[in-house]
Amino acid sequence: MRKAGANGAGMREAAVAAVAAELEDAGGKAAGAGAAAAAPALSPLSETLWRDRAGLALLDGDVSARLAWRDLTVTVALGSSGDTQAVLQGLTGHAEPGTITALMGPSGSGKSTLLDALAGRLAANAFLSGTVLLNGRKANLSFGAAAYVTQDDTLIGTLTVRETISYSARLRLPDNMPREEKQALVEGTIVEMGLQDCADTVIGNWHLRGISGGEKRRVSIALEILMRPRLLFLDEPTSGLDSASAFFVTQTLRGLARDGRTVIASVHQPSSEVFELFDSLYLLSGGKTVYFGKASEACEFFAQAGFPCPPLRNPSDHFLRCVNSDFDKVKATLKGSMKTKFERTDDPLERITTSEAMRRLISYYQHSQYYINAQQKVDEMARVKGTVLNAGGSQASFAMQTYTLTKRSFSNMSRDFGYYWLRLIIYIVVTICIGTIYLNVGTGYSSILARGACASFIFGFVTFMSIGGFPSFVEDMKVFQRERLNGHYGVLPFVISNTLSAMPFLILITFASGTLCYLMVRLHPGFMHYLFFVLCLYASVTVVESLMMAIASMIPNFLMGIIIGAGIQGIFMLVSGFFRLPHDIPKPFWRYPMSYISFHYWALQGQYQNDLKGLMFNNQDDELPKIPGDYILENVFQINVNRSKWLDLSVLFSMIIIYRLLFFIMIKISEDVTPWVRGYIARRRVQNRRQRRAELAAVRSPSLRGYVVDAAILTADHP
Ligand SMILES: Nc1ncnc2c1ncn2[C@@H]1O[C@H](COP(=O)(O)OP(=O)(O)OP(=O)(O)O)[C@@H](O)[C@H]1O
Repeated sequence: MRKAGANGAGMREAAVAAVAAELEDAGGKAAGAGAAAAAPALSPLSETLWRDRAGLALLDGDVSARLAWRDLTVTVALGSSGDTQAVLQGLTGHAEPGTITALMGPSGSGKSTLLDALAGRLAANAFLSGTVLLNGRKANLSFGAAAYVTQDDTLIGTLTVRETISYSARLRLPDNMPREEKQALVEGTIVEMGLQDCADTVIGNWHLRGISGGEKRRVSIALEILMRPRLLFLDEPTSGLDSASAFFVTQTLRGLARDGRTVIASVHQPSSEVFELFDSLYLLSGGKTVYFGKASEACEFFAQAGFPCPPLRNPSDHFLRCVNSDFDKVKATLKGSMKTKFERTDDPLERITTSEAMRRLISYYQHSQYYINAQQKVDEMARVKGTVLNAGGSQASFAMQTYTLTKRSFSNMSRDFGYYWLRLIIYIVVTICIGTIYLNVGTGYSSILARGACASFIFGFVTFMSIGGFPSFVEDMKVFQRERLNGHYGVLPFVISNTLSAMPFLILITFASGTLCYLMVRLHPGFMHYLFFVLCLYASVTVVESLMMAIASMIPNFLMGIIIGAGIQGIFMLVSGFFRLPHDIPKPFWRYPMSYISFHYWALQGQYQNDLKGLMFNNQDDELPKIPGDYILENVFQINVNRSKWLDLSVLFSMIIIYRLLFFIMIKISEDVTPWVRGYIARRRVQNRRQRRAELAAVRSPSLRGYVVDAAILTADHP
């Protein structure tokens, strides 16, 4: 592969050949029933790339992931009442290398919660008890130790499939890995996921038609298998796909599993063909185990429990039919409305309710050999202490992550029409409107107020329009959150790259519209005055962008974010010194500190000075002496002329840094502090609720006892 890397085509062919050999190998293993499970060796491609290149050469022995969980219980705190709900109750099971385990169950049965509990991604209000062991040791899977493919395909719509995977490779593979090898790994992954035909097609967004839903799913999986993780979690990888795409995706997952990986996927309603591809089945209902064992033996289990799968019925449909208590409600509704008659059949499910069937199946499982086998296997897995697999996440340096993210973000911004290009057009249009309204404003008496109003509109409303970028920021944040949770890169490279990639566009927008405005309105002549004006506009727009990014990191809902952003800017505008003169703004709160926090205030103060200082204005009457700009600044606009306008500009630039720092801090807070606080509040509420209940019980019990004693006395007195 190293030799083939010399030219692109040869490299791709080499990658294709390597993967083909790998898949052939996997196919061969799959052919021998259970052979892969017994011998979960890595294929040559994965072995070399994962072990040597992912910096794991020091690991000795088996690098496969054996996951076991015992008595896993998850309780969630509901709302502010302190009520709790047991979402998972005492689950025990295991997943082994070389196998694919399907988590199945009706909607709300706890599949995603089990997946999250195993992957260490539970919500802050969810409390876990029991043990999760990875290779016999307590698992620590947060931030990238295991790959997790979420239900939504949060991808960058403007990039092609190949670019998406290539950027991801550069973000995570070690810097010293030769470029050709990285590219070979990318091409190999494309082949492995069957994405060759759409490799150069864009993912697609609101204005770009892109790849299909099934292909998007496969791209999401490709991104996570790039680093050859030993453990792969997938939340509903086949949801929303047609049967052919679902079969393809599951077949690919089976191939990955046969390559020595441990694959666990929650699945909704698999077709019979898809179901046959699973090695193990974990069937849940109401958070309890209905069945855990080989998928191929599930039919036998159901038959033994008294619920045989009727001929011509898809086994997975039958299992789900037996454990979905919603069928009781549906039947009751249909019977009530006389819309249907239920004929007598041999199907036991027609004779008893589904809730009863569920109860019997759960009880049968708990006394079955399947349960005993699972317990024994978990005990055995807990005894064998294997390799510590916590080497997930990025192997790339900080500089490489920052560079790659900047490049990727810049490509996205330049290709997405809605990100900056649309804004550039709107800015130019609005600037032409301003330019024509204040055209050649001059130095007449009326132009004093016109200049003030023009500056106020530019630094108030024009900068406000930057809020339009918020939906794009929210999309960026979604991609960041997915990648961050999987440990693809750090927070700082993201913040820096976001700042750097936006810079050329903001310079273009503000300099183009600023120049147009300056020339049309004929603001104070002179290059330094022009430079100050456009720099001030650039700084103000960048501050708004930074503010909106900080909001997007906390509030990822674009409607709410826009409302909050607009509210904050409205307040800042109000204290900028135009709508109410600085000395007249009420001192407590509005002047100190609000007007000083408002970037509009600094921008206006600077621009007023930049525009008026040094000019002479006509008086009301032409015979009266001209009015110097300095006098107007001090007496009309209440500006401190002794403060340099450059100081105002430097405050604005400092604000950019402060808001970017705020953006970084907010991400860190929402990552580390918010879950902790939410968890703490949820725990306190649950504790308070329990305490209240205990107190109530203590108050009630004596009266009850008293009632019993009184009744006994009465009976004795009156036999
Ligand atoms: N953090 C949480 N807070 C409150 N309730 C939760 C939380 N997590 C899960 N639940 C509840 O637990 C139950 C199981 O949810 P889960 O998402 O695991 O089910 P599921 O089987 O994956 O469902 P679906 O197939 O519809 O995605 C649901 O009733 C859900 O509302």
